[in-house]
Amino acid sequence: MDKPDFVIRPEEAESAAKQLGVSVLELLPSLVKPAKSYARPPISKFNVGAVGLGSSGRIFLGVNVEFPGLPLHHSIHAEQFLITNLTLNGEHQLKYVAVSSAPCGHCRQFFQEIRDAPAIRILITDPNESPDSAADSDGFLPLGSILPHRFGPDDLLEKDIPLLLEPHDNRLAISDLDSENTAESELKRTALAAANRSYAPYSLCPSGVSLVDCDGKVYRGWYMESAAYNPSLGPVQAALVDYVANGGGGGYERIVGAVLVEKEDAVVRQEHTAKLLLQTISPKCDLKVFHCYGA
Ligand SMILES: O=c1ccn([C@H]2C[C@H](O)[C@@H](CO)O2)c(=O)[nH]1
Ligand SMILES: [Zn+2]
Repeated sequence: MDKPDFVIRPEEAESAAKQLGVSVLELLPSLVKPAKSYARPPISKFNVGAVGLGSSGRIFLGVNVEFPGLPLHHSIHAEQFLITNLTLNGEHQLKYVAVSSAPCGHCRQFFQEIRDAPAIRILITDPNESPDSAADSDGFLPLGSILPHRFGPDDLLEKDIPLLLEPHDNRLAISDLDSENTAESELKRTALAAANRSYAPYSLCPSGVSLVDCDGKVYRGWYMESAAYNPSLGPVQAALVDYVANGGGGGYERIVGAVLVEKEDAVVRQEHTAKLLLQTISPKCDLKVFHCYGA
């Protein structure tokens, strides 16, 4: 793999598995090492790769991303990258994950936002991991066995609220956006569309970000919350997942413009953190903030 491919189509997955004489499930751990090579951990130098199989048959990659000059909590874990990659690509369910090292508590918690999370099956490829009696013969263990007594959406939400990977529309709008036609309005529309897919059932403060690089290519991401609050992932981080996955491997200084859309009266606001993160990784990037309202 020379050009990183963070989403593998079912046909490609099947043909790669056939070539190696393995099943698609057995292909997952073989993709962990190449995934690791796309990680961006300049602080820890500890590369993490996570490879997930969705119910559509597509395979998704995730890597860890660290940002020098900022507190560590801005980092993106490989598992969070993977989940963001799933949601950006409209995947509705995650079935299996192979990951290079044991998922930390924060990631085990973040997985809880997916419907039936305890049934997601995890394979830890680290050779230093000792075999687990909860594992099936294929080596995968249920997430529920490594996070028992979970705290999650069930503790805070009604049962019929769509969870992280489930389709939903926040029905947000910005006045007069339909009639606007400038270079910036495309970025605004993209950020609004992202905010409409944001998963913020706990604070009800959805937000979305669009980024544009020096070639005019646009990226987007949306805010995703965790029932446990702290593992939530900000909209700039989510858009950076799109950039790392689809930006051709370039540096962040190539990001020259950004738009954040959030509610004016939001109790949870992204503006200041978004500014801080973008200014640190791409000092020349211009961030504009627009407020939306519920339709
Ligand atoms: O579950 C985990 C644990 C750690 N890391 C990353 C975060 C940081 O970049 C580096 C060191 O903790 O490894 C992950 O990606 N997933
Ligand atoms: Zn983690």
